[in-house]
Amino acid sequence: MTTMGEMLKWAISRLTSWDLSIALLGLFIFRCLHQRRSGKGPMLWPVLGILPTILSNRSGIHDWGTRALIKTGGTFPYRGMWMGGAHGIITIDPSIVEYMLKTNFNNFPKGSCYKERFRDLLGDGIFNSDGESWKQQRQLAKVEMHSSPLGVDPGCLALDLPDIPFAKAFEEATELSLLRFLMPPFVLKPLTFFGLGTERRLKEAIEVVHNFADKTVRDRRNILGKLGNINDHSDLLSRLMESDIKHFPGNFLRDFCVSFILAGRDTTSVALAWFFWLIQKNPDEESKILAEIHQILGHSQCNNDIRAFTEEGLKKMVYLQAALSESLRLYPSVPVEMKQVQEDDVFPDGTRVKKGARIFHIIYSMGRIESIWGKDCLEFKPERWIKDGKFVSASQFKFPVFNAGPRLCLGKKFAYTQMKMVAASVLLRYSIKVVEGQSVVPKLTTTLYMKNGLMVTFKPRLMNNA
Ligand code: HEM
Repeated sequence: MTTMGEMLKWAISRLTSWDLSIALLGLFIFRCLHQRRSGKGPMLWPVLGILPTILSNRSGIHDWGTRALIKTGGTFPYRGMWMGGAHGIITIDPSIVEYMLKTNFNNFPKGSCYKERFRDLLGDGIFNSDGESWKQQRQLAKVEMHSSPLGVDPGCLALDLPDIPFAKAFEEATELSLLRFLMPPFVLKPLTFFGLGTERRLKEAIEVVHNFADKTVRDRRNILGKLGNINDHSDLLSRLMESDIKHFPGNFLRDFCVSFILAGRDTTSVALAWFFWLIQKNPDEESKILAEIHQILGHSQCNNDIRAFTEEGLKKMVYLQAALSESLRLYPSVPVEMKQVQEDDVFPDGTRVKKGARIFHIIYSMGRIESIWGKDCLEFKPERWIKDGKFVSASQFKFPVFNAGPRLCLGKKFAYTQMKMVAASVLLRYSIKVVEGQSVVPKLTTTLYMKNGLMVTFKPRLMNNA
């Protein structure tokens, strides 16, 4: 016999993210109706008016959002769900970004809202910490990452990653943690407490991720215990463990691993996917990149035996660096960032923000506005990054693709080296063709995955013709 409780539990466990989103939308409309009747707050009709637009733009929500932000002048306040208490501003204004990420950095931490939603997955890792804990982890990672003479291997955690169940679990865990932002606490808390619906799936995904990270730490610890050092591993985790194994409390190393996987794995692979797609759409740019690679390698070296490029050679690939930056401008691996206001504050444009407000800056949109990039902002033009034959980077605050200020991405240099190595190696050996008829659109999550992936064909090139 099935009890009412069991039936309810079963029904909730069948809920998908979309069901939840629709339920939340319903609550939002209900809240607007309620506010209208009581004569305060926003009217329902403007909200209803915008709904068909949002729904019809679901697949191109990033571009629709960009157009909306431009129309509002670049910064606008929002107020979230009933009882959720979310409020703040959404902005694409570089002066606000600079103020938050550098000028008044201490007043704009990641904040409790982010931490609560990501704590189950990230623990107290560098991505999910502020203040002293963040400072210490950053210092530690910085020392280890910059202590290698080559600067290519050491940023790598050298975790044996291509395990598909792990990759799927990791993607699902980040997506479902993000979904928590859409839920008001009175929906989220019971789901978490009883382990129902999306929260049940999140728990399962996190378990896979944590088991993987725990095993990695355990394996390294065993080697360290047996040999006294980890000679064969020049990766960051081994270096950390060798530096002071007793120093790290509780789940520190596991959280460290998970944060670094989040930081460095999909960001780079996603960036490369968009890069190859853009190159395919711009064959002239592909020819220029190839010409540069051939010129750097020289005729004699262009054969199948070339397995890796030297660090010197990679540094000389200015056009490739420009093309990767251009690709990241249009398709930033992290499309949106959020900060939470510590104390009431006023932005350089006069906008006032209250303690607890959440400020979103939309990196995706910032890469596509005329006021920063000019009339050709939607075109793929690597030349805009080159002056007198040299690569010239843009201001961190106009191009916060790697974040900016004291929390600038620690792996930026490493990521460029890695992306250049992969892109040059692949382009040199293969002509890539994107399979016709696919819909290539970004997914709505923390990392700018391609929603439907990217199908391509590889045709080997004749290597010795420069
Ligand atoms: C294309 C590749 C990459 C992009 C676009 C990128 C972008 C970013 C962004 C936007 C942040 C700020 C995130 C936040 O605070 O919420 C960040 C932080 C960070 N990134 Fe990267 N990243 C890339 C590759 C890497 C790689 C390869 C590594 C390590 C090997 C790495 C290590 C880190 C670390 C440790 C942080 C945290 C810094 C801190 O909070 O102090 N990143 N990155």
